[in-house]
Amino acid sequence: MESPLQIIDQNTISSVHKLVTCGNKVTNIPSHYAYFKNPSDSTALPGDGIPIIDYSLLISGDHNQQTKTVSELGKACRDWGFFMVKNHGISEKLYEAMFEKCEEFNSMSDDEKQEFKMKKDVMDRIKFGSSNNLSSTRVRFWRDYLKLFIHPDFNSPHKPAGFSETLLEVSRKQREVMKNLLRGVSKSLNVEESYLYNMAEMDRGMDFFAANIYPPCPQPELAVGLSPHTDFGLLIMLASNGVGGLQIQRNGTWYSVDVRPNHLMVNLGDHMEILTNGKYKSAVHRAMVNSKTTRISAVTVYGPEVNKFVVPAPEFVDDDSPPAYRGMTYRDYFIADQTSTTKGVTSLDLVRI
Ligand SMILES: O=C(O)CCC(=O)C(=O)O
Ligand SMILES: [Fe+2]
Repeated sequence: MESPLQIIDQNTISSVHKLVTCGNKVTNIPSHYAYFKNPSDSTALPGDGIPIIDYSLLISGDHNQQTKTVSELGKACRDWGFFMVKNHGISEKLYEAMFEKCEEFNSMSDDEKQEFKMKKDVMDRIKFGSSNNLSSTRVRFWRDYLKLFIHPDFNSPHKPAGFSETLLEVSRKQREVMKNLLRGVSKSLNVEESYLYNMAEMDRGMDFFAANIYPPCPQPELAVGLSPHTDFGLLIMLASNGVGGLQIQRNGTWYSVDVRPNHLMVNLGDHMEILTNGKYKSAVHRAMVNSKTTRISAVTVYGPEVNKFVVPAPEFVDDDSPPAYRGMTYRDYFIADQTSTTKGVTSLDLVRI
């Protein structure tokens, strides 16, 4: 029998949340959410070899421990463009509070969320929406999102109560972790520890936050939360509500990222690849969905100051390694990434020489 959903006008569905809570039990996903033609394309190998960095050792006064951790960090950047971070000092309780607030936001009615929908363009400071799929497949993502610019100016919805305060606390703490990770990454590249942070003018850097909400999906092997992509920015930090779904690609093979209590997930972004002239690569990743539990990921993209014209840094350019990317301002790159209708897996194709 045809699912009741298939007879709902697809254009009236403004969020995946609304689709799954509309009163009819959904057993088949509407065809415009069917991403995988072959369900085995959604499988991945276990990610137990994914590197884990001990943040407490990275910032410790013990020189040997620190040097060893920097070298592990460098290896993770070279081999995976992705790593997990433990002992980062941000409490699990704070993350729990943040995910609770994200749930509360998500359960508000579409009418209540209406005021947060995109008004003008992708530079809107606060944007709530769904299915932002710009790839040529046009298949929709099984995901709703709330996207916010949180640095240098902090923007956040004024409801639900406490959302803003909780996010501000998380963002301040994570920014400190980001700075120390960038110091470590700089050292691993044999440049001065503040090199990347200063080069990208990150004191006034654009921190871009996204809460991705993936409701339970009746046919998870056919739908995708987010199709394979790389992220703009230098470092991307991700926390999840304890539900798995992130997969990382390495040498053409997909690996599932295990959920580990209070570990942050970090991937390198396109601007790390551009600045290092390809020495470190931006990691291709995707988000899978499941049939049981709502998954929420809280992602912060740390990028340069918006007007920064980003080119490969002189330290990574020489006769053997000529510039591999042309320059573009961070703002133009961000806008192209968020609006291009012809985007493939990565926006780096826009600037690759
Ligand atoms: O939800 C995830 O695990 C991935 C999210 C992501 O890749 C993104 O927001 O760019
Ligand atoms: Fe991403």
